[in-house]
Amino acid sequence: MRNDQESKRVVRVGTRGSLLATTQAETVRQGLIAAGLDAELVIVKTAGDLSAAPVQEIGVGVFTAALREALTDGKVDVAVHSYKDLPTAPDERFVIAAIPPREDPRDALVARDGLVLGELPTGAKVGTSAPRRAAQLRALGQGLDILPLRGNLDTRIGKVASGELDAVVVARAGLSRIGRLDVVTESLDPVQLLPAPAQGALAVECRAGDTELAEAIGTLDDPNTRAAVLAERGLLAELEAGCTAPVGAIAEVVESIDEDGRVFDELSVRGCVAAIDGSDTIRASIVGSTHNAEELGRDLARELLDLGARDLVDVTEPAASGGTPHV
Ligand SMILES: NCc1[nH]cc(CCC(=O)O)c1CC(=O)O
Repeated sequence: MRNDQESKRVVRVGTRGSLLATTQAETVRQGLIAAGLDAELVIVKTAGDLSAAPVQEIGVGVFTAALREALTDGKVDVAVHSYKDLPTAPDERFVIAAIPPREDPRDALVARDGLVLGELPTGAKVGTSAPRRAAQLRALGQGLDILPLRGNLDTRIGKVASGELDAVVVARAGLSRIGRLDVVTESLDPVQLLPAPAQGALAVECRAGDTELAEAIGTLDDPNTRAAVLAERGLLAELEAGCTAPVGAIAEVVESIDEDGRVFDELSVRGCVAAIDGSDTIRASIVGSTHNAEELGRDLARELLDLGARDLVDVTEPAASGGTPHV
């Protein structure tokens, strides 16, 4: 694509090819255009798109590594990731120049006959591949039969329509972005099912040296989302060092009132670590300043470790490219 003004740079926005990914990337492209830039989408195939194996087997970063490679190679200028798919280890080659306002981070139940979670009978077949979801669903003690599930969102919800499964659990944000909230029979309360750290949020990345572009992308940043995501990811990073069991987390900016009646913002964080067989779930929460979000998340993680998270054993196989994906 060429612009009439020869000098105007066309920013290439890299994305995976799924409907979910391109829809997400398109919102970023529109945001960049609103910020006065010219931008086009570039589809990048990732290992996660080429393989139908469980994410635990193909490893952390399957959805994001190829996008990051395209960024380093100069094939794209911006990479739009689902934040929760990014490995927690910082990568100095890139900056997350914007974390746009997040979607509702909750998990969603898509069940036959309009059923909600509590109405699913013993032995109901529920599809999900995320160890985090499986562990928390088992912990409910309803006797649900948790079965593996992969593929794009359409494929997954199709298994309920076809009668193969009684229900599936997926990220509500994903359904929202592809315009399929109509199939949701219940948005699951975090008290029952804590979402993945950073679920529903995007990471808009560019090369670390691309300062001008980073500044332009920065106009898409939402400080409250950034604070929440940094806390959730701080919690995850700290837990990864000390335990291998699945992790759920949600952080929210809440209004508080000080002694003089002044209203101020605080960050409320809830987290859990769950045994994959559903035998135990450790939960804790913390409230603190929005200005030190990552450290607040790490504090909560240390509390979870002290409460016994260290001893919860994850029975899933270690991933090929390192670590258990907490998605
Ligand atoms: N694990 C894959 C993945 N990565 C991001 C989303 C959905 C969108 C989001 O959470 O931001 C999904 C699908 C899902 O978990 O159901």
